[in-house]
Amino acid sequence: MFDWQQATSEQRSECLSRPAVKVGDKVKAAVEKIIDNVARNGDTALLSYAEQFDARVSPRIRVTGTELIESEFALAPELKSAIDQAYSNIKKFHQLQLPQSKKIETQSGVTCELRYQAIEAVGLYVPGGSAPLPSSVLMQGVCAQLSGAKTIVLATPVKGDCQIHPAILYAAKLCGVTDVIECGGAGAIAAMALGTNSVPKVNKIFGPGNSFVTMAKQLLSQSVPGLAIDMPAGPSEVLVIADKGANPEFIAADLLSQAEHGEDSQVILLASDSQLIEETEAAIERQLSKLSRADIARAALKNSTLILVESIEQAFEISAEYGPEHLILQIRDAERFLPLVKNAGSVFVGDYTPESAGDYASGTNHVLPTYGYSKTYSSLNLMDFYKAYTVQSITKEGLSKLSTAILPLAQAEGLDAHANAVKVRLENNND
Ligand SMILES: NC(=O)c1ccc[n+]([C@@H]2O[C@H](COP(=O)([O-])OP(=O)(O)OC[C@H]3O[C@@H](n4cnc5c(N)ncnc54)[C@H](O)[C@@H]3O)[C@@H](O)[C@H]2O)c1
Ligand SMILES: N[C@H](CO)Cc1c[nH]c[nH+]1
Ligand SMILES: [Zn+2]
Repeated sequence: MFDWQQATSEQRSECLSRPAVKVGDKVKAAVEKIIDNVARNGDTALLSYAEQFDARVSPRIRVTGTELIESEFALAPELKSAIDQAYSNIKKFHQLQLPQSKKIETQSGVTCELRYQAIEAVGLYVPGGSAPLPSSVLMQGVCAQLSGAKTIVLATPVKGDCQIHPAILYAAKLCGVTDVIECGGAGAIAAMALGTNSVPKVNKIFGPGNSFVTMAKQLLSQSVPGLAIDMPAGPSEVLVIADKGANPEFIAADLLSQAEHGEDSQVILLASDSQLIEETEAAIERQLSKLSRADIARAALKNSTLILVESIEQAFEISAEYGPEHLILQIRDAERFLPLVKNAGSVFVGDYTPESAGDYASGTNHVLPTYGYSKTYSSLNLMDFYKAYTVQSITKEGLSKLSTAILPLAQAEGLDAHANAVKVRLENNND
């Protein structure tokens, strides 16, 4: 147990530091090499990384259309209907976000409009290093489909001699994915950013991934003209704020649900009651022993801390400073505390709202900013698949009235040609 009140400021920042950030420079050097190789050798580089990092026995790049169509028949009926149920809820929530153009006459004869255009070609990354994640296909695929993107490329790694999981393919088919690429990591991101013989070049790359994937997205968005990315969505994080009345079994289960993602996941508890922390520690041990991914979760717990705070209000201040990907509030009358949430990718309110609900099926998106980027980035939403642009139209009378603002401003800026573009029109008597 870490006692916040007793700790020095160095101890406080060390206990909230993220493991993935500490190895940043090494990852950057490795990713730069991979990007360079894909830029020079395209598909050949991709295939060699599939062998090197994913131990692919006979690597290939593209999945065939027939495999996509037939995926449904390779799925157990309960898994197929689970995907259908999740797809329906995610679609309902994201349909709500469909953008609507807005138009206003700012002054007589001057009309301004905000319109939205879908991004034409999008690349969706679905992590697969340690587990296939069909839920991540739905989270991104539903948005791409609703936006009407023409090209939807999905890249995911496959390990060893396994087949790509039919649940990934079925989810991709539901979402209208146009190209499925069976490669992962920084190589796959570079392929979608730059294009290769087998991988279409896209305008924007989405999706979570490990440190290599996240670094590749960041580096490529800085070097490839016109390429955008959604956000830095790296190793999973959860922060739970709990009061005396919380159930330690629920807290332990929520912490372990994210610890099992990867060794670099980070899970944090801020609780105002020391007995609750002790009971949670015991519950973690009990639950860990029954988990199939106990080793991964145990490693992640080494980066994680159970923190005793003075008050729930202090917990919210610490949480805002950390900026978690997920914030779970196991507090009595938890809604009341929502105004104290300053930075969080997604918030789960009350004892019966586990993060797993949002990870899979409630409807919200699970692609979320990590590394503290919830201070500035949003949860993935439909708007990320559009760009907004403005349109204006002005009548001659409108321009005349507007000239009292344009002309003095152009003069003050010393830009005569700007002023002239107004004057020639107002002086024109030919219509
Ligand atoms: N933030 C979110 O919204 C969100 C959602 C789902 C998952 N996640 C996170 O995504 C991550 C998924 O990671 P993963 O590893 O399971 O899958 P991944 O698909 O992101 O990474 C696997 C790939 O990493 C590359 N790689 C592995 N070792 C490498 C090395 N030494 N050098 C260069 N490249 C290497 C390989 O190309 C491999 O295919 C987890 O950390 C999980 O917590 C985040
Ligand atoms: N918790 C992950 C985001 O950090 C998303 C996920 C996918 N599958 C299960 N969980
Ligand atoms: Zn999860």
